[in-house]
Amino acid sequence: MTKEALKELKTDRPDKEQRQRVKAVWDGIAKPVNGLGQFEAIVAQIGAITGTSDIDISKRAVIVMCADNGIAEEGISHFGYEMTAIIAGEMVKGTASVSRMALSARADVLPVNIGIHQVEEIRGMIQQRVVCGTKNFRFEPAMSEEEALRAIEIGMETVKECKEKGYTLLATGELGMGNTTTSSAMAAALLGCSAEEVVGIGAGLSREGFQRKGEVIKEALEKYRFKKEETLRILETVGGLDIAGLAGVFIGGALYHIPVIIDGVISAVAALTAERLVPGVKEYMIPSHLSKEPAAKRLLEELGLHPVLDASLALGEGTGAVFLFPLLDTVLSVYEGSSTFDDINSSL
Ligand SMILES: O=C(O)c1ccc[n+]([C@@H]2O[C@H](COP(=O)([O-])O)[C@@H](O)[C@H]2O)c1
Ligand SMILES: Cc1cc2nc[nH]c2cc1C
Repeated sequence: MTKEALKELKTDRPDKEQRQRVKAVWDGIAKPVNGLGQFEAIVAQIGAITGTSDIDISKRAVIVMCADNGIAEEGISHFGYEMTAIIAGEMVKGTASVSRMALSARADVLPVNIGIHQVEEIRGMIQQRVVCGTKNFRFEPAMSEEEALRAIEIGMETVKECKEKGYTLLATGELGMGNTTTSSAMAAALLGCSAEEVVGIGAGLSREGFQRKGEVIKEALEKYRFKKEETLRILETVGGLDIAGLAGVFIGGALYHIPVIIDGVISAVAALTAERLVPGVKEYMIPSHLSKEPAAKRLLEELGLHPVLDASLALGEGTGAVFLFPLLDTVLSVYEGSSTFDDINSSL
């Protein structure tokens, strides 16, 4: 995909009439108006996106974009490249955290190798590798523009395939050592804030590691001197293939009318990237939780989205987003089977 083609992409607005229809169903149910709060609005949003008030989220999946980051060579992560390949292997075996959660939530896991460092193929993954990990942004941009655009396109294509297979609800997830550094650096650049305001401990860091991580981000912001609106340049310079792929998933959600649930900080930065690249895409996003990483709150606020869970999650892989599936199932059992005020009145 070219930069020009990306700029040309347009999204429709979700269907207002269907949103009203879902709201009318909620208001007819014998319960306090808006008693299920934000969950009622999410169901109405799903109706507006999918174009029906008969909500069916039984076929759902979490798309997990897996990639390595050259910046991991700078001691900003407690773990190295090998851990990305190991956990990706667990994901296909069904023993990673997200796999267990998805099994319990009756969701499919679609792990995409969009840029794992290990050359040897991990069987069972969707093979879409752009390169074997990005470059170290301390010295040079992480990716070329072409690589970033290709990763975005892979995300969009993955959603298109999901649409063809009948999925009606998707969640985002990712895996890749060092990706809380790429995400924090991108968040600082996109939001125009300092490294100190966005840096967190990621998958666990010593005091020295945390300090080093802050310095690496600060140094990059000084080196590359981004303007907030240079979205693609920020993505290719300090971002990652996982973030680019997820930005493509959010854009795909809007193009193919599938709601996409946002997971943690990496997904949140991808969500803001997508909205800046293709304005309007955020109407198709559903926030799930507030990651423990400090950048997450700022990113979701910038998008105007309010997460429903605040449980200090910091796992990644899409786990926080998968938590929403069973919650929505519970909410839908109320939507579908509750007594209405009409039922009650007619039995009086
Ligand atoms: O989703 C989050 O908010 C989140 C917060 C902390 C850590 N992670 C996961 O941990 C890995 C990145 O941690 P790090 O310290 O290597 O940057 C990556 O595989 C993420 O899935 C994810
Ligand atoms: C073990 C481990 C599992 C993960 N899952 C997502 N990110 C991760 C990082 C680590 C270190």
